[in-house]
Amino acid sequence: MRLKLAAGNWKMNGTGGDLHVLTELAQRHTHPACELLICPPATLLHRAAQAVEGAEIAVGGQDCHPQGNGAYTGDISAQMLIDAGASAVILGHSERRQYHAEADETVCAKALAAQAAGLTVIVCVGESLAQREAAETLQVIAGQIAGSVPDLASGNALVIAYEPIWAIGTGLVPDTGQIAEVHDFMRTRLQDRFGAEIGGQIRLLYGGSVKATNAEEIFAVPNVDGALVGGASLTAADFSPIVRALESST
Ligand SMILES: O=C[C@H](O)COP(=O)(O)O
Repeated sequence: MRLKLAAGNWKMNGTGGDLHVLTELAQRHTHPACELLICPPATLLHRAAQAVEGAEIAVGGQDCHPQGNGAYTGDISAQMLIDAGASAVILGHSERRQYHAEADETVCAKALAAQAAGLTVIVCVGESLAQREAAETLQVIAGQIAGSVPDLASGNALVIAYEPIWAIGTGLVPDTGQIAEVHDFMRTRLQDRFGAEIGGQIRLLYGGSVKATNAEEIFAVPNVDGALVGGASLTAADFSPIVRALESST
């Protein structure tokens, strides 16, 4: 059985005054089949990890460098994330791919480093609106999975988040048939590559304008094992109903 995962990506939002969101979430959610993860900005990681120590909520980074250390000004290694208290990292988010020109090869190198350090890796994939309109969605997803996901010994520490770029922060959401098509396709590709067992262990999240109002129907889609949530993860009032919807889907 795959554990469900509700992951919040705070992106470049949040300072020390927002840490109460984590403690509120930790108080509200302790479902055994549903993991909760918040990825705050790197400046908050250590304090976030301390704030949720002993609670059923994990913290993660939003990026890491492929190297363990060295002359890479401004970058953060996977080991540093672990040192700060992280247990997971988001890699290849479309905002990294777009604003930092991250190609699949870079994402793959980062994922390898993160895996070697012992982090759970959340690799993001997703098509642009132009690619969807040109009927290239599955081809784009196949290429990103092939190029960004490293070889695996186990599927438990890998998560893939399908985030159509046109749905991120826009309020637009694919219909459940479109989500099902991509998630089923990803499952098949992963099982073809890694075998039924490992490919079946990898959790598949949906991300892009997930809200309390649409969470239940998204979580009812087969092969959707949870969500990667941006804007609606910034407050407990917005994120809790999404987490509850995921808990109810187990
Ligand atoms: O990583 C999260 C996604 O980019 C989704 O963001 P959003 O929920 O604000 O649309």
